[in-house]
Amino acid sequence: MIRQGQMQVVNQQQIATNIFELTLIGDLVLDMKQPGQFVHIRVSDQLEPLLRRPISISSIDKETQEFTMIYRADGRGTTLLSEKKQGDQVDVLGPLGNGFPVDKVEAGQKALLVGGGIGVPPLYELSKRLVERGVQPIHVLGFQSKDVVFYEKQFQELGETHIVTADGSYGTKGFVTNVLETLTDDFAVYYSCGPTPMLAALEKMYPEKEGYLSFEQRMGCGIGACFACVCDTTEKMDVDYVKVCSDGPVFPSGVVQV
Ligand SMILES: Cc1cc2nc3c(=O)[nH]c(=O)nc-3n(C[C@H](O)[C@H](O)[C@H](O)COP(=O)(O)OP(=O)(O)OC[C@H]3O[C@@H](n4cnc5c(N)ncnc54)[C@H](O)[C@@H]3O)c2cc1C
Ligand code: FES
Repeated sequence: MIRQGQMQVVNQQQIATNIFELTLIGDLVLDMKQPGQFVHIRVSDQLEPLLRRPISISSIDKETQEFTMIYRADGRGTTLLSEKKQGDQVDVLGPLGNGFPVDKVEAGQKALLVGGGIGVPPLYELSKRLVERGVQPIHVLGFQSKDVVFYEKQFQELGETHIVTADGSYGTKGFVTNVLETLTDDFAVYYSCGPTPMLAALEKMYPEKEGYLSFEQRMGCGIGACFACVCDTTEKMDVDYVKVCSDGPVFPSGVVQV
């Protein structure tokens, strides 16, 4: 069920350059189901900025009714969000969208998880859920540079983890594909979230594999009413377009034009 409600800031901390980890508490957490779902956040009590900002759910704790997001404070909205302090209220709409299906891979099998930049956060809850099911995750995480790398240790605790930086300041130099070329493809399913060119490269690299891709399209309403997030589909779909907010943000590989 989608709900709108006030949630309280439990903790906010900077974990890398301009990257913040924000934990909120409230009973809306009880409705969060799939990894890869997102929330739509009002970053200010003022009229401006009017539009909410979509941020992925990075981890969920139903017992404490807390969830965590990781975001880059880049533009006006996310910078305002980064100024929230412990005890502040945040207006949250969610959980939104359809996330990653974890039941596509069986216990004992491997799953490949590929993230790029601010596409990495939803993969953390996904990886935790896969490990709970007895699946072996392999993480390949790409960042611009060493100063914006986050959650390396947390992912390592869950499974094999490769870090890539575009400038070579940490881990392997280049793009996630540079690491993927060196790995065997004995995984059952791949899951990915990040920039569209990265998603396109994965589809090209693994045409025969089952894959699930999460798209970070610009959004307005977040609930399927405004058409701001529409993407064209391929001939594999019997509709011409999908709305990323309500039909996605996760789609099987090959159905959205990349
Ligand atoms: C489903 C989904 C999940 C996301 N998860 C995360 C996450 O976990 N962590 C994170 O850091 N970012 C995430 N993003 C991207 C994040 O929403 C944008 O970076 C953010 O909205 C930018 O807002 P701003 O105020 O900083 O920038 P501004 O430039 O001030 O934003 C102006 C407008 O553009 C939109 N916008 C700008 N950049 C993006 C973008 N890349 N994607 C979508 N809308 C954009 C904003 O929503 C706003 O309406 C996600 C986006 C989507 C669609
Ligand atoms: S953001 Fe309004 S329809 Fe998707």
